[in-house]
Parts: sequence; structure tokens; C-alpha cells
Amino acid sequence: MVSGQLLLLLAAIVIGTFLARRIWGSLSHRDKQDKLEREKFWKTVENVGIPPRGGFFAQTRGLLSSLTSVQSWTHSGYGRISKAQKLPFALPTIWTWDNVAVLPPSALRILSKPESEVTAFGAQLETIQLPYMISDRDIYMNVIHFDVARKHLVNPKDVASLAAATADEVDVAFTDVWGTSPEWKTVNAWDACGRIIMRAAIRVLIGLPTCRDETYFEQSRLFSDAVIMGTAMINTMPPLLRPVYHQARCLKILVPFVEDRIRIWKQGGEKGEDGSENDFLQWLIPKCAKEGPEQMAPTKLANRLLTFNVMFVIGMVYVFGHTVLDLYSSPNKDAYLAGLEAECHRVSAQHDGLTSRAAVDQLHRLDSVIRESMRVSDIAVTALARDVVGKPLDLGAGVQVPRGTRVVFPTHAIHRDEEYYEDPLRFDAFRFSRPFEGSSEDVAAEAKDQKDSLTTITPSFLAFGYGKHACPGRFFAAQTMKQALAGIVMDYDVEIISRPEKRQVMLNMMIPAVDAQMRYRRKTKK
Ligand code: HEM
Repeated sequence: MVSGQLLLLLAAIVIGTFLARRIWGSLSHRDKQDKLEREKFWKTVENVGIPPRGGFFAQTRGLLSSLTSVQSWTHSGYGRISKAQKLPFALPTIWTWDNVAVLPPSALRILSKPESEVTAFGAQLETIQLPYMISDRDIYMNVIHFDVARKHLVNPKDVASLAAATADEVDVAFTDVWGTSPEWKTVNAWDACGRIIMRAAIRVLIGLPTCRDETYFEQSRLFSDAVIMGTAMINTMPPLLRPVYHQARCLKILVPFVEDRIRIWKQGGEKGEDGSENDFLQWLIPKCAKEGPEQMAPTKLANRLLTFNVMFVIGMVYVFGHTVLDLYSSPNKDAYLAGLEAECHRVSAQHDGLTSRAAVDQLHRLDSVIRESMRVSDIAVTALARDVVGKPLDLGAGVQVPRGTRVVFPTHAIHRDEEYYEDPLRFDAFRFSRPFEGSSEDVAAEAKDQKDSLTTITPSFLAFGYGKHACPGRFFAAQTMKQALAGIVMDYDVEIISRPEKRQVMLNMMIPAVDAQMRYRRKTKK
């Protein structure tokens, strides 16, 4: 009874807010011309969620149904419209409380257009809902920490300089979190895998010793989990009702630590306590100093670090968790594991461990496993959202997308397209490394020309983005996830006990398998 009333109340609030927005929108003259252009545009493209003669309140019903229908609508539009006609289609979504235009793969080139024509900013902000996570507006409106990622994380030397620290952290984290017992232990798979990869990521973010502070780790893990589930839920709520989460407990621990590092930096010290010259904080401090004294406030720096925590989670925890689930629940698991183990031991013996970039770069099969998991278990149905902000966007064949339209790409459907991938629904762990397998001496030489390594972006692999905003963190993420996966493959037996048969979708997000169970035990050395 109570829940029925609650549902009614929620529905009334949702519909009331929607109508209020509509009325407000129609009263505002500011964007009237653009609005008229968009209305004309929506009439020229097929709407996959609203039948042509949908009747009374069709748009509202379409928007509300988007909560559960985005995946099926997008897949049907992809085959019939994106592929067959190379045209955009309209997808109603309560994410924007309007339609978004789903563009065909042939339009991917627009992702390299200047910000004055299409911008990523608004959509990126709304995708991870940072305003509801971080209380300081300057952190997400003035993303100088992105500049630090773009400068250091795409520099092979800087990424290589992180490999020893992440290898060490992965090793310590396995011992701390998974333990060394040869007895089977049953755990929540998402949590067990997430803890390992987060430890490595946080090590690179803030270095020793704070990355091992248990309270900080736990708080940032809870905060990050709230972000990943919160993002899915917040995006389904009308903007006026979206909650403000914040992160006071993480900041409480981070701020004194940041103060300390600023003091050391001002005294001319460069190295972290583990002797490393690089961690993200060490790169961030000089950048913020350059931007002006207001950017050096320790709380501001700490908030910038927390923003990156969010990116690690949405990216690395999600991908790593699903890679382990996909690999260990595959019917071909034994053959895959034999191939992976052989590769890990061979490379580790050649390089005296997996602590260098040179060694990690040789792990081609491991590389392929993660890329394949990113393909089949991707995070969202549509992605790479942009807003048209300049002149109308010309897609050719007379199609002009007017200013103010949000456009997205059907990445999930592209990743499952049999034109690009044979037997696309199958998790084929060595799909990307198989073409380069030869005698062991040949592998390294041939793989130099390997086109589809984990970090390679192509029009049919969009999990790290495409064009000018492609992910700058991908080289670091790949290196670290490979080290962590090698740790499991070499040292543990793993069995997946349960995972959802079918992946759940909420609006645009593929809900992660947070309830999956697995068991593991430490391998006994032969
Ligand atoms: C497996 C892990 C990751 C995945 C799947 C991932 C995915 C993505 C994608 C798809 C984009 C493009 C978004 C768009 O075009 O709208 C992106 C951008 C970005 N990523 Fe990642 N990412 C990951 C890890 C990281 C890490 C570790 C960092 C480092 C701190 C990072 C930093 C960034 C930044 C700063 C951007 C924005 C780039 C720009 O706007 O120019 N990412 N990421």
C-alpha cells in the first residue's frame, strides 16, 4: 500500500516536473528560433520510441518508456536506419527529457570537429553527473586536471614510469585483499576485483602512504560505487529532483595529505614517499600553481583528485570486473587460461617480472582478453554524446542537425555488428591477438604492427572514445589492468559461481554485475 502511494507520488512529481519544464521552455524566447529548427528536424527523422500516430501524450509516454527501452529501440534503429540508410534517428530519453539524435557510424568524423561546432563538455558533465557529486563548481567547469591527464597520460615515458608502482601495488593488494590461502573462498566478484584495481589506481593518483589508508580507501570505494549506481539513477530523475551527493569523508582524509605534499613541493621536493617521481598529485600541483593561487587551495586539489577517482571507477573497475567475469565464465575458459598462463610466465621470465612497460606490452593475449570484454560488456548503449553549438551540423545527403541538438552514437550496437565482428555475441578472448600468433619469436615482431591492441581506437571499437576527446587515460588503464589480470591468471584459481544471465539496462547504462559471486584460491607453486 505504502509503496503504491509512493509510486503514485513519484509519478505525479515526474509528470509535474516534466510539464513545468515544457511550460517554462515555451515561455522562454531565448532559444525560440533554435527550438523551431529542432522541431522541424525531429519531424524529418524517424523516432524509434514514438510511433508516427502515437496519440495523446505520445512524447511523454515515449520518454517514460525510455527507462527500460533504450537498448531495444537503439538496436532496431541501428539496423534499419543507421546501417541501411546511413541516416540519424530520434531516440526519446528522460536523460535530456527530449529526443537525442543517434548518428550513424558514417558520421564519426564529427567527433574531430572544433568545440565551436560540437562540444563534448555539457554531455560529459551530465553523463557522470559531477555537479551532484562534487560541491565545488570550479572543479567541473574548469577542468585543468584533464589537461594534466592529456599531457602526462598520453606520454609513453610517463606511463612507463608508473608501471613499477602499479605492479607493486597490485602485488600487495592481492596479498592484502585476496590473501594467500590455498583454500577456496567465496566472495562478491565485483567487489573483490574492484578492490585490486582501485588500489593500483589510487596509488598512481596520490602515491604512498595515503593510497593504503584503509579509511580513505573504503570511503572512496563507497563514494565511487555511489557514483556508478548514482549515475544510472540520477540520469533517470528530472533535474530538479537530482540529489546532491558529496564526498566530505574522503576530503577529510585527503586535504591534510595534499597540504603536506604542497609543502614538500614548495620546499623543492619532488619525490613521493615511495621514491617515485610521478603520481598524479605530483603532476597536478605545478599545473595548479601555474593557474593561480586560488587553484592551490588544498580542498580544490583534493576535489580534482576525487574527480579522477570517479573516472577510474566508471572506467577501470567496470572494465576489470567484467573482464574477469567474461573470461572465467567462458565455456572455453580452460583453453584461454592455458594460453594466458603460458604467455604471462614466458614474458615474466624474459623481463624478470611484469614491472615494466616493455614487459606489459608483450602481453598480447591478455591485451586481447580485455579488449574483447570491453567490446561485449560495454558500459553504455549509446555514447560519445555531443551538443551542436555552432552552425547546423551537415551530415551530407541534405541532413542538417540544428543547433542545440544533442547527438550520440550507437556504440553498443556497433560493437555487436557482424559486419565488423564474426559471431559478434560470442566472447572470443583471443579475437584480437589470434591473427598475430606465430612461433614465439615471431609474435613480438609481428605484434609491433598489431592494429588492434587494447588502446587502438577504430570506427568499430569505440570503448575509449573516438576523435579529439578520445580517452587520454587509456594507456595507463590498459597497462594497469593487464598487470592485475596477469596477477590473477598466474597466482589464483577462479570459478564464477553466479552472474546475471542477461545484463540489465537502466536508461542508457548497462548495469554492472555488482551481485556476481565467485570463489578463488591461491595456486600452489609447482
Ligand atoms: C578502462 C578505463 C577507461 C575507459 C573505458 C574510459 C573511457 C573513456 C571514453 C569513452 C572517453 C571519451 C568520452 C567522450 O568522447 O565523450 C574518455 C575520455 C576521458 N578519459 Fe577515460 N576511460 C578510462 C580510463 C581513464 C583513466 C584511468 C583516466 C585518467 C585519469 C581517464 C581520463 C579521461 C579524460 C580526462 C577524458 C576526457 C578527454 C577529453 O575530453 O579530451 N580515463 N574516457
